Amino acid sequence: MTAFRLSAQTRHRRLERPFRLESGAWLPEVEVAYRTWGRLSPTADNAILVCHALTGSADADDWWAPLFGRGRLLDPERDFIVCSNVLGGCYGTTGPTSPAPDGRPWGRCFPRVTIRDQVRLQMALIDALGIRRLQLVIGGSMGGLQALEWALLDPERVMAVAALAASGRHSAWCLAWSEAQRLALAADPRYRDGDYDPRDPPRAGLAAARAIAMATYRSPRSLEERFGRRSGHAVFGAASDVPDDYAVNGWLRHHGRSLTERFDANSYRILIDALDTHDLARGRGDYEAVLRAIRQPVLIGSIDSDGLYVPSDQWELVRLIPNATLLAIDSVHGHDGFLIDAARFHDALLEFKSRRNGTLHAAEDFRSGWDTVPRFKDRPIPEYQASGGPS
Ligand SMILES: CC(=O)SCCNC(=O)CCNC(=O)[C@H](O)C(C)(C)COP(=O)(O)OP(=O)(O)OC[C@H]1O[C@@H](n2cnc3c(N)ncnc32)[C@H](O)[C@@H]1OP(=O)(O)O
Ligand SMILES: N[C@@H](CCO)C(=O)O
Repeated sequence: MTAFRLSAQTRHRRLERPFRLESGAWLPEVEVAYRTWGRLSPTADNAILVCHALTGSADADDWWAPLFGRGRLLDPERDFIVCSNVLGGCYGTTGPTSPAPDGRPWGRCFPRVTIRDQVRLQMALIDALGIRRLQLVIGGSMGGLQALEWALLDPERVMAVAALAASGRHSAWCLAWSEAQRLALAADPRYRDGDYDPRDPPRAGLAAARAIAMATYRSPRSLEERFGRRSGHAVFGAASDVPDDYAVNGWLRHHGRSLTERFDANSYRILIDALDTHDLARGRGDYEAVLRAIRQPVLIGSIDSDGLYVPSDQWELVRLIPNATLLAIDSVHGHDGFLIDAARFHDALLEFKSRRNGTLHAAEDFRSGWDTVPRFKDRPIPEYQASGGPS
């Protein structure tokens, strides 16, 4: 049986009522695993919600360490920071590995969830914690999709949103990569459409799905610079005369194997399906009109080499959301740049947050803060409507 690790600081809260999903299905019992940093102010208005990505966890101070600390974006001395494990995942919040009403794990019977369902569960947690205002909801990748949903689902409570490496709806390109991963899972005979023995899970299928995903999370240049055509043995120092033992293959296999040690295949499938449901306009009307209705200040983070949530996804958001600002970084790391190059987003994110708090910054300071961040220097965006951001 795969062991899913939870950090010692993780706390748990059980919903008092059954939870209704967008599909109409009900989860009779729901538990949320979450972490907090700092203290909620007496006026309950200093909270920041961090939303994690696909295989992430509530340990935001681990995977986003460069954003945490005194004087930083996520400052436990000033802010009350919350991060919860996502609905459908396998790190403590209810998902396929949790007990169903019959006491056995839900497994393949766990109902499909949407990004909106995940956010509505986060909203229940934020209610339960007594938070009146969220100064900022921030996330990258799947967390970025959730952050954007927050802007629409709880406009009274959310003061500002930062979405990195995300989009307003899952593109055909993203849908295609999800399907490739589902096919990889399904090709493992152990998978049995999700009805597998938890003691003998479909490791090969999950590893193959992760390998496909990992290639989309990086960029051609990043893999070229790191591995080129070198052999795995050359990278690890030993001589190799096997011509096709490429280092990049070993790296992909490593990431596939690593995921099978920390993730459940049904959860993976549920979360990929949830990604594919992402469409800010679903059930709300015309896509452009829905984005134009977002009122909060929104920071849209973009990575020039992101081959999954491609930069044009973010340009579209900036073009349509009235109070949006683009924060674009040059990074070799592709989509995973929101993790590997998080530090490069930091100063502009801090600036954005500080402006919202109204505590800082003469105009010159504001400008110099932005100037340290590389933007789309050579690619002006038509109809760019950032308010108060770079122009
Ligand atoms: C926020 C979230 O939502 S997700 C949470 C964080 N994300 C993850 O944990 C996902 C899995 N991890 C990753 O994708 C990456 O490790 C990141 C994004 C966290 C960091 O990226 P990088 O620093 O570029 O790490 P990289 O992709 O090189 O992976 C390093 C691993 O590959 C291994 N590796 C590197 N080259 C090779 C090779 N040729 N053959 C085999 N293994 C290799 C290293 O030994 C190392 O192993 P370890 O992680 O077990 O220590
Ligand atoms: N590599 C990260 C980002 C994916 O969007 C993860 O596995 O969650």
